[in-house]
Amino acid sequence: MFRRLVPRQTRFWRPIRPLSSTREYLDYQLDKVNNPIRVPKDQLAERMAKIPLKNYRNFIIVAHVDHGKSTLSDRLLEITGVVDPNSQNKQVLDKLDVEKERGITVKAQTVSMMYHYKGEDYLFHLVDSPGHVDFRLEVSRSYASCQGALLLVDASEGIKAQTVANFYLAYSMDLKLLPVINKIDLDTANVPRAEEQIESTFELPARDVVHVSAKTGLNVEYLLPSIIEKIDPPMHCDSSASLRAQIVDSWYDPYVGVILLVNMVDGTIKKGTKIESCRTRTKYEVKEVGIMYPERTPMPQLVAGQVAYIIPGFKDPNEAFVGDTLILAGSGAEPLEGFEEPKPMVFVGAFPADGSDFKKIEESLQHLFLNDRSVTIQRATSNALGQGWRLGFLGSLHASIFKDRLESEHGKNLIITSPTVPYKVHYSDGTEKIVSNPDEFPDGVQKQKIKFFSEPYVEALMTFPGEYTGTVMSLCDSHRGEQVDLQYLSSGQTLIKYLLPTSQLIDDFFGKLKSATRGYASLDYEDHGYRPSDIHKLELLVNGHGVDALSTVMHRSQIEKTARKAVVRLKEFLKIQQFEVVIQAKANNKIIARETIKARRKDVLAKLHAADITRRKKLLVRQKEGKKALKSVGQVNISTDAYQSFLRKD
Ligand SMILES: Nc1nc2c(ncn2[C@@H]2O[C@H](COP(=O)(O)OP(=O)(O)OP(=O)(O)O)[C@@H](O)[C@H]2O)c(=O)[nH]1
Repeated sequence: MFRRLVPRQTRFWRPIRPLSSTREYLDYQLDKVNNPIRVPKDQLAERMAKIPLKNYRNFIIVAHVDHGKSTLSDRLLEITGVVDPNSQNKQVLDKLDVEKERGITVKAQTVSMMYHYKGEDYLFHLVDSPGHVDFRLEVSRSYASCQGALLLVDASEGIKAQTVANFYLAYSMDLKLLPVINKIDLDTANVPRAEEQIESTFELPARDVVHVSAKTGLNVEYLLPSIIEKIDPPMHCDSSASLRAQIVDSWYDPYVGVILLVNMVDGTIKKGTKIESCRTRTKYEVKEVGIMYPERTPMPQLVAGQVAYIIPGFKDPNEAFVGDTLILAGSGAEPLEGFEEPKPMVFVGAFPADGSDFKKIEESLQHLFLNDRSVTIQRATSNALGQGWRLGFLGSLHASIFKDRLESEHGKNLIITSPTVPYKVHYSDGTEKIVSNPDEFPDGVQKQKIKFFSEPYVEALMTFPGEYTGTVMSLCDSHRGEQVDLQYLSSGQTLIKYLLPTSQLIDDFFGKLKSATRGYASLDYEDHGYRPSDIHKLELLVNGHGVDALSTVMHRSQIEKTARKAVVRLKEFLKIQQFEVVIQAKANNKIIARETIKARRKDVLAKLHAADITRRKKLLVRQKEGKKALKSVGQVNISTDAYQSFLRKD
C-alpha cells in the first residue's frame, strides 16, 4: 500500500527537512489525503481572516537569470491551487508583454498563496524577482517585505555571477536562505557539483539543499514544508498598533486609477479607512483592499504581516511614491525607513517624431514610470528634434526594455537617441558638474576653465569555463579594462574581476562576452565611482550645422574609428536630397571625417502615365505627407526614419 503512495518519480526523492525520514514523508502523504493542501477559493476570505501572524511566510525567489524562478513560481501556484495546472497560462507572474516576449522577469511580482499543512492554514507571500543585475534595486526593495529567500541554482550550470551577487544581497538583509537545486531532470544536470559549490561558496550545508525540477514539478511540493520550518514569520509586525503600510510597488489601471502594493507593517486597513501619505501629507479614503491571487482579489481587510494591494482612489501617478509610508489620517505615526533612491547609469533622449504627440507620449511615460520607479524622467529640448525627455536607467538592459515598452506603444512615433553614461566635468575652481546629455558636454572654448573630465567605472565580476580565460582577458583589455582579480575555481571555472568604464559596459559588453565564451559566461557588476579620463565630444554636422541629437561622448582612442563609421552611416540613411549635402564629424574643433551626398531630385511622377489624374494626385499628397515627417537641420531635411535607422544598433 505504501508503494502506491510514493510516486515513481520519487526515485529522485531524498530526505528533505522537515521530511527527514521515510516515516515523516509517509505521514505527510497520508495527512495530504485527509487534509487537502489546497484551500477552496470560496473559503479564501473566511479562512485567511483566521490565520495567525505566526503562520505567515513572506519569501522571495532569487537566482541567476534563467535558472527557473518564474517556472518554479508557476508550480508553487499550481500546487496551492492559485492557478489551474491544466491552464495554458505559463509564467503567470511574468505579466508585462516584454517579459513574455523576452522570457525574462523585469518587475518583481507578488502573489499570495494559502496552504494547509499538519492541520493548520498558512498564508504565503511569494515574490518572483528579476535575475538581471540591472534590476538589483527592484530586488532589494522586494527583500524589505520578506524574511526568507529560496536561492535557486541550475543543476547543469551551477553557481553563476548573479547567484553570488543575489546571495550576498539577501545575506546582508538578514534573510533566511533555503538552497534549491533546479532542473534535475536535465541530462546535463550535475547535482553533486552544484551541491559542492553551494556548500563551499555560501557555507550552506548540502543536506539542506532541496532538489527539484520546476519544469516537471518533481519534488516541488516538498519545498512548502521546508519554507514553513525554515523561514520565520514576520513577527516584528503588529496588527494592534496604529497603521503603517509601506508602498512597495505601484501600477496604473484605466478603470480604478493608481493601485498600490503595500507591505503591512502595523495595523489593519479596509475599504473606507482614511489614510495619509507621510511624504505628501495628502489624505485619501481607501476604495478597495485585497490580495494578488494571482490577479487582484478583494478582501474585507488587510492586517499587519501581509503584502497586498490597496486602491487609494486617485488617478495621478505623480502622487504615488514607492517607499512612502501610509498611516491612519491624522494619527501622526512615525514613517518607516524609505528605500534607496535609484541611481541612473544610462541615459537616452526620447523625442516625438511629430511634436503634436508630446502630451500623449508624456502621459504614457508617466504611466510606465508609475510601474517602474527606477526610471528618471526630465524634460529636454533638442535643436534638431524639438521638445522631448531625457530618461535615466539603471543599466542598458533596463534601458532597452523600457524602450521596447515605449516603442510597442508608440512605434514609429518616437526617436530615441544613443545611450550615454553620466560624465563628470571638474572645473579649475574646484566645482564639478555631471553631464548626462552629450550635447551639453563642453567643447572648444568652453574647455578653458576645465581641469579634467572623469567617467564612471564598474567593478565587473565574470565567471566562465577556464578555456576562455585568454579570450575574455583580451576582450576586457580592448575595452579599456583593468584587471583586479583572477581565480581558478575548483569547478574548472575562472572568476575574474575587472574595472571597466561604464560606457564600455553599456555598449553591449555582455553580448560580446557571451559570444566570446559561446554563451557560457556570466556577468555581474557594481558601481566603482569615477576615474579621470581623456574623453571628448564627437559631433555630427550636416552642411555645417551640428545635429545635437546625434552627439556622443567617448574616449580619445575611439574617436577616429567612430567618426569614420558615423559619417558613412549617416550618408547611407540620408540618401536622397535635393541639393549637395556635406556630412562631417567633429571633435576638439577638428573635422575628423567627411562624406558628401550629391544632389538628386526625386520625381515621384516619373513613371506615371500623363492622363492618370487621380493616381497623380494621390502620389503628390503622399509626398506632401512624407515631408511632414521630416525634421529640418539647416537647409537639410532629415526624416524620422533616417534618425531611427542611424540610432539603431547594427
Ligand atoms: N529542463 C528544465 N528546464 C527548466 C526548468 N525550470 C525552468 N526551465 C526552463 O528554463 C528557462 C528559464 O526559466 P524561467 O523560469 O523563465 O527562468 P527565470 O529565472 O525566471 O528567468 P529570469 O526571470 O529571466 O531571471 C525556461 O525555458 C524554462 O522552461 C527545469 O526544472 N527543467
